[in-house]
Amino acid sequence: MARTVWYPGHMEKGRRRLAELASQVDVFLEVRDARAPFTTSSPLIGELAKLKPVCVVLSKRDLAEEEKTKLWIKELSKLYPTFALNLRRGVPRKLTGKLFEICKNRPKWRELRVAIVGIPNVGKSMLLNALIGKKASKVGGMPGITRGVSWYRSGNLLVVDSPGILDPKADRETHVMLTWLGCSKADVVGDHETLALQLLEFLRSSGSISRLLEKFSLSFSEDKDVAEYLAEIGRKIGALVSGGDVDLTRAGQYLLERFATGKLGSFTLEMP
Ligand SMILES: Nc1nc2c(ncn2[C@@H]2O[C@H](COP(=O)(O)OP(=O)(O)OP(=O)(O)O)[C@@H](O)[C@H]2O)c(=O)[nH]1
Repeated sequence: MARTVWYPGHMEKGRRRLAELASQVDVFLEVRDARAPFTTSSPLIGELAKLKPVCVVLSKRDLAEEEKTKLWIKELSKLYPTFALNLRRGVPRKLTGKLFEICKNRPKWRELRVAIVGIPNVGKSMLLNALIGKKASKVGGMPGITRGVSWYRSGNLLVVDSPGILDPKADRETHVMLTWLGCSKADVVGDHETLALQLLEFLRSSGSISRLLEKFSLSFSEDKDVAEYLAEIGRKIGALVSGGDVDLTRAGQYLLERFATGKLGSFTLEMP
């Protein structure tokens, strides 16, 4: 789904619009990436939680390490009802059931109004589609309708989708991790080669680099520098420049794209 992103410079605007949304909905459904539920949390969720109940969906469960996902569910459930899902498989009835349960005091004469929030690329559109299903219709003429968002009605649900917001104050490390996950653009924090090297270094220090190297039929060795791995990956995929040297930009780009989309296996980047 094509969508505007409320980028850092528009944080104030984003904040105002979400506050406007809060007055129109019963519950916020926040989407985070199960591979990094802390780093991919919405920067405004603390503020929103003061206005309306929040329920969390950890998306991309299929791309995360299952044992760590269970720990995250346990931890986050202390704050908000939390579900970890592979959104490609849809959403379970118990998620909608939970939304109705936590909003049981809403006016009964109307539908349950849900706002989906989250940073870019975490799976908001997929969740929206899974929630409303094929029978949904786009709703126009909502009183006090918030600009830049679309409402969809399906049965007893009215769901609104909102643009992703990134935290302008987020540090470099956060942006780097968001890039690895495909939630931020590489050119915000560096070039593909550097970001790929940083990813390899991160995986080495967290002890999971071997699993990634195996995907390229490479083995881990203590005394090897990560730059050597990137070069080997470049050779394996045929990313070469004239003269036979490795095109490290292309190798980096390839690695980052495959990693973000889970094609190199399941990796969880942070613990609760
Ligand atoms: N494997 C897997 N991929 C998912 C899952 N959820 C979303 N994706 C993929 O992640 C990408 C982003 O999903 P979207 O639903 O477009 O994310 P979004 O938050 O709406 O993105 P923006 O519009 O940029 O804010 C798409 O390629 C989806 O197919 C999931 O649970 N598992």
